[in-house]
Amino acid sequence: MTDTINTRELIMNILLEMDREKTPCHLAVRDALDKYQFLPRQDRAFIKRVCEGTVEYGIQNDYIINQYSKIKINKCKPVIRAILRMSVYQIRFLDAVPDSAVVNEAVKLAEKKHFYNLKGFVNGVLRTIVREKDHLPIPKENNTTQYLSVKYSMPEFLVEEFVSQYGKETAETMMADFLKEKQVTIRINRWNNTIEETKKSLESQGAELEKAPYLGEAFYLKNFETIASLNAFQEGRFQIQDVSSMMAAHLADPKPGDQVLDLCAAPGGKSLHAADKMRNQGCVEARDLTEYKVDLIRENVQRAGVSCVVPKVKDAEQLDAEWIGKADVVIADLPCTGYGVIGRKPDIKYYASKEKEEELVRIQRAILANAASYVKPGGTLLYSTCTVNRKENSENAAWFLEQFPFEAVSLDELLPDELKSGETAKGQLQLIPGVHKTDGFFLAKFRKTEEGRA
Ligand SMILES: C[S@@+](CC[C@H](N)C(=O)[O-])C[C@H]1O[C@@H](n2cnc3c(N)ncnc32)[C@H](O)[C@@H]1O
Repeated sequence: MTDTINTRELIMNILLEMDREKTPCHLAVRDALDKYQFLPRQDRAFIKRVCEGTVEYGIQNDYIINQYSKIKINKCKPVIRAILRMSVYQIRFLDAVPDSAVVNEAVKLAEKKHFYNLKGFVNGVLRTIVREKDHLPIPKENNTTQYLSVKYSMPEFLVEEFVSQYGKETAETMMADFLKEKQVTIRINRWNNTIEETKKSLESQGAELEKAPYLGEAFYLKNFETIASLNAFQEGRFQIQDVSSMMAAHLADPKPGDQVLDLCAAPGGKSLHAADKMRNQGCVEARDLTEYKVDLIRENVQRAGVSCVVPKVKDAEQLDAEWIGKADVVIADLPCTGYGVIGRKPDIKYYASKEKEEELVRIQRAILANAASYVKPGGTLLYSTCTVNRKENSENAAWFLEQFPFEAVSLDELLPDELKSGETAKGQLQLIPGVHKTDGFFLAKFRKTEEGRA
C-alpha cells in the first residue's frame, strides 16, 4: 500500500462522514474514491472493502467491542468509535493485514487526531479482541432475536419482521446472503447491439463476462477497474442492473409501438430495458420527482442512444389527467424500504423503522391508485419494489386487486421453470436473496378488465 496511515485516515473520514451526515455508504465511498483517483487499485479496493465491511458487520462488531470495553461503543467519541469499528473489522475479516499492524495503526491514528489520553484505551480493547479472536462472545441461542441480530448483524426489529414473514429458516438464509460478497450484474442491450460485440469490446480491455441466471440479457461483469472506463459502457452497450430488477420490464413485456409510462424511473434502468424490448419504437415516458433525478435518466438515455424514452419531472402522487386510459403498460417501480438490497447497501438496515414502512405503504398505495387510471382496458400494470417486506408487496397487491378493476396475470409463460410456483401462476414473484440468485425484489402483474373502461 502506498501510504498506509493516509489510507486508514481516509477510511476513518468516510466513516465519520457517514455517521455525521447520514451519507449512504456506497455514495460516501464513491465520492472519496472519485476524489482520490490517483490511488492504486489495491488501495482503492482496500478502502471500499473496509468501509463496506465495517458498516455491514456493525451490529456484530459493536456487540463484541461492548463485551471488552468499559465505555460502550455508542458513548465513545466519534473518532474513537470509527477507529475501533474499522479496526475490529480488519482484525476479524482481513487476513492480509497482520493484527499487530492494525492495532498499531489504530493507536497512531488516535494520536494523530489528538486523543493522546485514549491511546491506551484503543490499544487495550483491540489487543484483547486480537487475543480472544477465536472465541469471541455471541448471545445465547435461546434469546433467538438477539442471537440472530448479532449473528447476521441485523437490527432486532428487522430480524423479528423477517422471521414472522418468512419463517426462521428462510429468514436466516436471506440474512446470511446479505453478508456475502455481491457480483456486478449487467444487462446487455439487444436491439442495436449484440452480446458477442459487447463481449469482444469488454475482453479487449481485460474485463470478463459470465452468464447470470434467469434471463438471456443478464451477465456478471468481472475483472475491471471502473465501469466508466469501459468502452462498452461509454458506448451504451450495457447497463448495470441486477437480474431481479430486469424482471420488471421483462414481465411487463412491452411491444414495439406501445405507449409506456414509467412513474418512478430514475436512474432509468427499467425504462431503458422497456425501450430495448420495444426496439426503440413507441414511447416510454420516464418520470421522476426532481430535476436532479431526471438528469440521471437523461444521462443514461443519451449513453444508451435510444430516442423513444422521454424523461420528465412529475410527481407520481399527483394524478395526471392527460394520461388517463392511455397507457398500454404502466411500470410502477415504487419507492420502498429497500430491504431486498441490504446486501449491496448495508446502511439501509440502520435507517429502517416501522414508521418509515407505514409511510411508504401510504405512498405506494397513493401512486398505485393513480397508476390504475393510466392503464387502458386490456393494458398492463407492473408493480415492483426492491424489498422483501410483505406489507409493501403481497399485501399491497391484494389491496390493489380489491380496489381496482384489474385481474392478476400469470407470469409463468415469461419465467424459467426454476422460478415458477403457485405464486407466479397468480401473477406475483417474490425474489429472496439466498433462495434465489438475485437481490430481494417483488413483482406483480395486473391486467385492466373491460369493467375499467371509463
Ligand atoms: C426504486 S427507485 C426507481 C428505480 C428505477 N425504476 C430504475 O429501474 O432505475 C424509486 C424512485 O422513485 C422516485 N420517487 C419517489 N417518490 C416519487 C414521486 N412521488 N413521484 C415520482 N417519483 C418518485 C425516487 O426518486 C426514486 O428514483
